[in-house]
Amino acid sequence: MSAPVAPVAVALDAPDLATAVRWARAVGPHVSTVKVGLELFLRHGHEAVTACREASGGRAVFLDLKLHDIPNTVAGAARAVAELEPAYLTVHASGGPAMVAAAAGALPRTRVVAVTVLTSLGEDDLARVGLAGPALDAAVRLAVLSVRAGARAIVCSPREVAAVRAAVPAGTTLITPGVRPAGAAAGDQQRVATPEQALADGADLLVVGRPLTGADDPGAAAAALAASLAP
Ligand SMILES: O=c1ccn([C@@H]2O[C@H](COP(=O)(O)O)[C@@H](O)[C@H]2O)c(=O)[nH]1
Repeated sequence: MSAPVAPVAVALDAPDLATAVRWARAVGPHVSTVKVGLELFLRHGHEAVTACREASGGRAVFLDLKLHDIPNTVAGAARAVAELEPAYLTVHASGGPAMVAAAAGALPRTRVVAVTVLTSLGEDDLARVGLAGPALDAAVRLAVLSVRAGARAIVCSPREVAAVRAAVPAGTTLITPGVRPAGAAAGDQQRVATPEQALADGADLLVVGRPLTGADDPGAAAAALAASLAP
């Protein structure tokens, strides 16, 4: 029987490409997706995507650039990464429906993912930046607006995923960072839950970074996570 592959995007937040490639090679057999974020992309550009995809054995690439600008600029940025054919590209939902629509229009072959409320923010932080109401309300509101504008996937915390699931059309991919296996350090994440809870509440894809990449053996850690989540 083949080893289970978990619905997990491993955040390859490495300071250099060699480390990211080593992680991608180790976790690739056990997860569906590898995530290239700002740190890696700003240092290594398009090569970060092609190298990590190849090292992972051709897994889906989640390009987490969290674009946030006027619609024309975001459309241009999306076109600039189109040749990489990422499975997912993130934009900030708070950029507004026109901005989300511009990204979706520019990248028809990619799932444009709207990031609702960063999982590192607690309720106090939200009040401080003037976002009224609980994170849950804001996440649902931003998710609905974004899907109407053309986003085919949503990032929210696992604490909000059940409410977002109930509010968006079937077929919308729900992605949750802020996932921490029991006992793992939360670090800078505030709105967290376990992988089991996130999946039970309706997440399609879990984003997990440091609990895997910070392990002595990221490959073994990813295999253990995949085994623990296998039906
Ligand atoms: O709300 C968000 C959106 C994106 N992220 C990204 O996910 C990973 C999480 O990494 P961990 O090491 O598991 O904390 C990271 O790349 C973030 O940029 C997020 O955490 N929250």
